[in-house]
Amino acid sequence: MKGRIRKEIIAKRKNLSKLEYESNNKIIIEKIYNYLKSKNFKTIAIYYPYRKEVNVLNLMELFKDKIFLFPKVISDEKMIFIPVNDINELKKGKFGIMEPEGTEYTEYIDIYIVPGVAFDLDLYRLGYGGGFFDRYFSVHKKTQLIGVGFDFQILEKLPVDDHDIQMNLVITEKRILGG
Ligand SMILES: Nc1nc2c(c(=O)[nH]1)N(C=O)[C@@H](CNc1ccc(C(=O)N[C@@H](CCC(=O)O)C(=O)O)cc1)CN2
Ligand SMILES: Nc1ncnc2c1ncn2[C@@H]1O[C@H](COP(=O)(O)OP(=O)(O)OP(=O)(O)O)[C@@H](O)[C@H]1O
Repeated sequence: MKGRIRKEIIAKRKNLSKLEYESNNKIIIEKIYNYLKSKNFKTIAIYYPYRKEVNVLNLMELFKDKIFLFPKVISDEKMIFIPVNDINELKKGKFGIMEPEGTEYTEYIDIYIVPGVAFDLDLYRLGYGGGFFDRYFSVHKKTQLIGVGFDFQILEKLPVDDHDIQMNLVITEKRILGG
């Protein structure tokens, strides 16, 4: 079931025109910015867009005084976060995703911007099936998790397993869930 949903949504996302992709990205970045600008935080985890995920890299320009962290997959089961000052520091890693080098950030991360293949109205998330985020948050404090996706990635109800994590907020170009 999860597999079929993954395939369908990834295929749909692939079909987004460049124009739609770019204009929706812009709207989503603006919404994230508006939500975060009045918040007090020091550290924020983002990601390098993969397979037409929402591109959130511009947040680094909008929040110059914050510490940005990017995920790195270090084994079949484990993902860590590493601070990044400049996206030019990233190198192609596992799955062809751009990743940082360096050592794990071990202090609290205030906000996580979480990519997903799909989200549902109860704020559950479906990823690529690696279980990396689920496993990561089974041992790290879930501070503030903000899922991001295009509006067609929101389904009414996803099949949920015990280990699946919920977001605090999900932001699309059309809606904010959980706000
Ligand atoms: N941008 C971004 N970075 C991220 C994640 C993410 O969802 N998005 N992750 C969130 O977890 C981790 C990577 N997780 C991934 C899990 C599975 C596949 C994946 O596509 N697997 C393919 C096989 C690809 C290959 O081997 O070349 C597959 O299952 O078909 C990719 C990333 C860490 N970095
Ligand atoms: N907390 C956990 N502890 C152990 N195994 C886990 C945990 N969370 C997920 N897994 C395993 O990881 C695999 C993938 O899980 P699932 O399909 O829910 O991933 P996903 O949320 O789509 O992926 P991702 O988090 O990488 O984006 C499953 O085999 C699942 O049993």
